[in-house]
Amino acid sequence: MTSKPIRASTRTKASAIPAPTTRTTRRTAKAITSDPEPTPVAPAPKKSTRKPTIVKDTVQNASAPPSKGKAKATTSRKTKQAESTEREAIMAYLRIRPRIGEEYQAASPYLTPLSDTTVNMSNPLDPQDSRTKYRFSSVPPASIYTFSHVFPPKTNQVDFFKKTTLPLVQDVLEGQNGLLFTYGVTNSGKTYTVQGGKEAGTAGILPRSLDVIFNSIEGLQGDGRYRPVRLYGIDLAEDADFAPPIAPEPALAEVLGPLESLAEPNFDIEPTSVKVDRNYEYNIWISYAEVYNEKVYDLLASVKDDSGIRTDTRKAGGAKSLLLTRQALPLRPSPPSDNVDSDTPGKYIAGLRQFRVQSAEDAKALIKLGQLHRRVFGTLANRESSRSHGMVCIKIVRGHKGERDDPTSLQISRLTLVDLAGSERTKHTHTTGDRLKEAGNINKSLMVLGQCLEVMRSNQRRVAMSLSQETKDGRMDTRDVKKGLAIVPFRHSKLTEALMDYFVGDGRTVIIVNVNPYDTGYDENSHVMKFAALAREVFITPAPAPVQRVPIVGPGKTQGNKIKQLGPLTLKDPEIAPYPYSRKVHISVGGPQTGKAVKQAVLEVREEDEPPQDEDEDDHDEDFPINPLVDALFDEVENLRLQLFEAEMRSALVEAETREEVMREMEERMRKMEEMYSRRLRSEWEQHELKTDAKIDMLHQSGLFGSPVKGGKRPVIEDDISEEEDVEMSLIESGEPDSEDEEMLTDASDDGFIPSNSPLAHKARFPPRKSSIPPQAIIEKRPSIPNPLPLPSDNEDASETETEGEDIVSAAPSGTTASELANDEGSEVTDDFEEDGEYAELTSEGEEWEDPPAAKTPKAKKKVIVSPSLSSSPSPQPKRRATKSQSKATPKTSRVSRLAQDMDDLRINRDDVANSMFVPRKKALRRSESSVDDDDSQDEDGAFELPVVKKKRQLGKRFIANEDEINKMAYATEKKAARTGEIKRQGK
Ligand SMILES: Nc1ncnc2c1ncn2[C@@H]1O[C@H](COP(=O)(O)OP(=O)(O)OP(=O)(O)O)[C@@H](O)[C@H]1O
Repeated sequence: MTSKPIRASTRTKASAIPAPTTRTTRRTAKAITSDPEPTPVAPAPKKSTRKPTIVKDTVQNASAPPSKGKAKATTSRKTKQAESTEREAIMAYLRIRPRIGEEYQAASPYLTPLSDTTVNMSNPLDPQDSRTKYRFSSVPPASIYTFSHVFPPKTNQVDFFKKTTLPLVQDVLEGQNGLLFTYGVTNSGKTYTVQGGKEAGTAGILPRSLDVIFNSIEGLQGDGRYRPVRLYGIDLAEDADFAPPIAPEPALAEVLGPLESLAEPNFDIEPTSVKVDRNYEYNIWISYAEVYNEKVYDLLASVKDDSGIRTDTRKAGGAKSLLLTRQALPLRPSPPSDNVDSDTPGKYIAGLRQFRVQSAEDAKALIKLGQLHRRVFGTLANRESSRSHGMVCIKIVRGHKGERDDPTSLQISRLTLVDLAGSERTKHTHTTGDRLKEAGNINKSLMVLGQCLEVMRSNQRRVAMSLSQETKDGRMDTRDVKKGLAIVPFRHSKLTEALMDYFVGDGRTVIIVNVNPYDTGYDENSHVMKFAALAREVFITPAPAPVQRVPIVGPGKTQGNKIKQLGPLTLKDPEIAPYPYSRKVHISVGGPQTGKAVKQAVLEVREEDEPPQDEDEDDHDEDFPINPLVDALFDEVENLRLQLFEAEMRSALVEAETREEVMREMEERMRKMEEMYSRRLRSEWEQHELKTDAKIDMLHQSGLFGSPVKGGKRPVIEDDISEEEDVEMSLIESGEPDSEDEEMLTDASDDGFIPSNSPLAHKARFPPRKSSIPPQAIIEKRPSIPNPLPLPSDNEDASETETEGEDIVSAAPSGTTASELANDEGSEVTDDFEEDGEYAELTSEGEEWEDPPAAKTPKAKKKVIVSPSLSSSPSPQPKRRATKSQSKATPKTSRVSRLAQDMDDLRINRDDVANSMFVPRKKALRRSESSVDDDDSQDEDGAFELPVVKKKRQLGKRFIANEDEINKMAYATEKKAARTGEIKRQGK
């Protein structure tokens, strides 16, 4: 065990901490005003055996009285520290990426900035839109999110840097720690934000930060005698710390040379500088690590090939093959001896190399090398996307000029910039194998990060609530509350484990949320926004970086605290790394597209596990003991959670695919149903046609139509029968036939019908029929027209045919009353005509039709205009021309009999009928009227126009035959009847 440092020594050094600047205080005050929670007032924390990591940021407060156990000497420092370390919310900035090039041309962005701090996110609801393909139903259609600031797409890199990162740079130069990380889905602009683009003026926040730091400390750089180690430790520098690997190993360069150029021109140099305390000397150290597949690697370690370049003869074209090995680095708890005044249970990456840089150019070159290594090891196989979390840490070691030789006066502050891997889900990328594992680990670390924030928030709320309650009750003991706080699961991901000290109050934290509002993953971006919203509700208590005060006893050693450097990172020790993870990356550059010769290489990457901890190595995690069982359970929970997550993703994918399949099947079935209905209706229509033909035939056969005229010449034939206007026998929908209806009829017969109950009925070109309405007949009486020609009657023929026809309503044979006919036909005689004195309705049951009540509307009735000449025949029957008032005066009981009487009056002489013409109703009426007005009703031959006989058949609400067809039928029937009559006559 390491001996504990003497705490009393802290008193004198505390004065070295700079007072917080006005700017910092202002920002803190602002953050406090926006804090919805009451500020907790609590005593200083006491060390517990297993300390919840939330303790510090929840209970530390300016008004907290010092605990009994603390040395009195620390009071002044604590108080001073507390003054500047009030709680403040994590800052969350939103950066909206602009649309680049031709991508998503048709799409509109789903993010609309409403103000400087709010943004509206609305779900693109168009189901045809590919962006909604994987939309989760749980995602709200529209939400408003609030950020510390919203940066619209046109924000340039300079403005963005100044508003988000420059304050952190100033903090770090003043001795405070800062963390900034970019969060977002793939292709949302994270790397662009951190590192920048290739054009001039597009340098990201990282190179700009380096510029500002070096601009600010110009002339104030120290000699770099001491180097930072671990989180807060100091050690004597070694020569190697000044000789960073500035280029890849020759072997690697040969393979990667064409791919990466480290000598890219440095377009942008940020001219800004901030004010620093000029009594200090500053030394800048840089490290670059990545978390890949839940392991931490050093990106600045020398990458050495184990076998040299060799030509792999198995590969076509003799591709070069290179085996690279690297070893994962462990995370170790920061020893309390490094930082006696801090309770922060932070962890450091053991073995991570740090290099001292003396200019911004050197620093940028180092970063570029790290980026190259990052690509080599993590992302070459997937050039499109960063698959690891990159962490650049800039450490500033500053010491007072007057205490150059006293390492205990040194203060270390850190600025860590993290470029997180894309948070896309595996279901989007359909990844498998290594990629699936990679994606799973990325998601795991991001999920744990979210969980940590969530737990911190709920812990803070609990503490705040209980404190406000206890303040009311007059008690000030939060021990019970603290015991009940949930443990923040930092240790369940390497990412959160490496950054945990920031979240528990070791510096300010800034989250930059990058969103591409044209991206296909609306739901993903929605999760990202929720993450940011959650982060804004977490409060941290940033503390100034502590001052190093442990005496150094020699290089690599401090008093009682051995610093152990790991061996070379390429070390292959089967005992240490029995199961190295290995993968191959095929690199191919050049080709016809680039106009360069094709170069191929196979890069084999071997990743070895972390070295086990030495037995004699101190475990400084005593403040944060690990119960193996609890830890195993945590891991198990995490594993299960990950599995659940993956399963959910898979099931979401399957669901989306199944939905698509079902949709396709449904569409196919609908199409078939449509065809079937169409066929069925067509055949129904044909059957009705046949039946109608048969009825007309029957009429003719019975002699009611087209029978030979007794005594020779037919009395009236108005025009040629083929003239369309003169003959109409059509099927109508509502008793008001017009040309439109006829057109529809033609269309319908051409295209087939779509039934009303078909789901595609709305696609029909005409409205579907509402119900099956049986044919109904209306006998409409027209004004009588005096017919000078006596029409002979043939009662014998009529009585012969009386029982033959089924639907003979318009032409009741003489001698048969209408009521009899109605009875014969199973018909029902209504007295509707009494209402207006114009109509007598005879509703007959159709052969195949049920008679629904709704069908009894006058509109749906078949009207047959009976020749008025019949009523004006020389028959002694009284003329049927009742007025409304007269009709109403008639007792109801006599209506039926009167109707029967009327029918007798209207009895159709079959010769009359045979000589009748079918003419359009309106035209006939016009002619009839004109014939009444003047005596021109006689045609050239001296024949009078016959009154109109108009029969209209109805099938539901549709036409099922066109006028031509009816004409043809009528014509054929008449011809046939005429022939039959002649034959009969000849027979006689
Ligand atoms: N604000 C911006 N202005 C112009 N171009 C941008 C902007 N943000 C991003 N881009 C461009 O968008 C593309 C994707 O950006 P970038 O590589 O930074 O995404 P990413 O989120 O880091 O992706 P990944 O997680 O896969 O690494 C790049 O071509 C980048 O240059």
